[in-house]
Amino acid sequence: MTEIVAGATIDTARRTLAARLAAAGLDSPELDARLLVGHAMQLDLTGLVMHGQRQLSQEDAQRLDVLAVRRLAGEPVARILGTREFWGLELQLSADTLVPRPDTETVVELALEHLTAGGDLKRRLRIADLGTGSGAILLALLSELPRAYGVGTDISVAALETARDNARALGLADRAGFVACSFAAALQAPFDLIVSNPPYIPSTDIEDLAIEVRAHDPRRALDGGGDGLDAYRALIPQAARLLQPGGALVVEVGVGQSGDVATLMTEAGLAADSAGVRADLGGISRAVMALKKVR
Ligand SMILES: C[S@@+](CC[C@H](N)C(=O)[O-])C[C@H]1O[C@@H](n2cnc3c(N)ncnc32)[C@H](O)[C@@H]1O
Repeated sequence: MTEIVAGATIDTARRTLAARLAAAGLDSPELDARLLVGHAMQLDLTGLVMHGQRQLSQEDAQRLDVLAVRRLAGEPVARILGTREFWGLELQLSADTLVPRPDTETVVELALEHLTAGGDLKRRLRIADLGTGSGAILLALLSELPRAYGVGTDISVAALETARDNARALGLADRAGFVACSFAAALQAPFDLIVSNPPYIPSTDIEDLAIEVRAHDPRRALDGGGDGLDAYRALIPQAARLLQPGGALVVEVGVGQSGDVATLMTEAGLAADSAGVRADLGGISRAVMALKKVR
């Protein structure tokens, strides 16, 4: 049976949907099916197990079928659910925000390790997140740094609305501000830490990305210009001016970009070395850090 029908149990609906998603060649059919059935039935993963024998009503089956059709058309589960977990925080998404990726947690890790090594965790730090999107990196850092204040910038006013909502929902709004501008253009020094996951896909590569990305993430969250490095050329000199001596810039980079980005950092007068490059779980150099020199 490949149809999700009224009267089927939750367990059967989940297996049926997983089989449909697998037949369509999707990467994680079991997990996607659990999340979509849970969303349709308003149950978390534990609830799904506990109520596995509950039968679907006509409305339940129709609702789930609509979600299945969206997923089969290439819409990511996070977009369908409207939320994504990042650094253990549940973030709301909108059409104007990138879906935060697990790889981006590498930026958070590297920044926190730098602050920990400097004994800075309890200091009143000033942080900026350039191209904040849903607020993912900034809010993850503020959740770990109880005395830190942060500002997130974005060129998308709509994305900033979502970031603001996320800050409120997570109880971090009193330590987070959001500003519409191009990277750090409207910010004033000094900052102890500047982070960014800017758009870094070369323009001509975007059409080759998976449909989940090219059709559903906002183009301005992806497009890094001809060689993918346009955003770094803009934001690195800005960050170099705004950091206080000893302050750190930590950015996410795409595959093969860490060397070029480290060079841009050095050219902007920052101290970048190989110790400041961190790989993600897939072994790809994903986060690059440079420090403002202490004169
Ligand atoms: C790759 S997304 C990262 C979003 C979020 N920081 C994350 O890691 O999930 C890049 C973000 O940069 C924003 N952006 C693009 N160009 C920008 C610019 N010139 N100034 C500020 N933000 C920009 C996009 O709107 C998008 O939200």
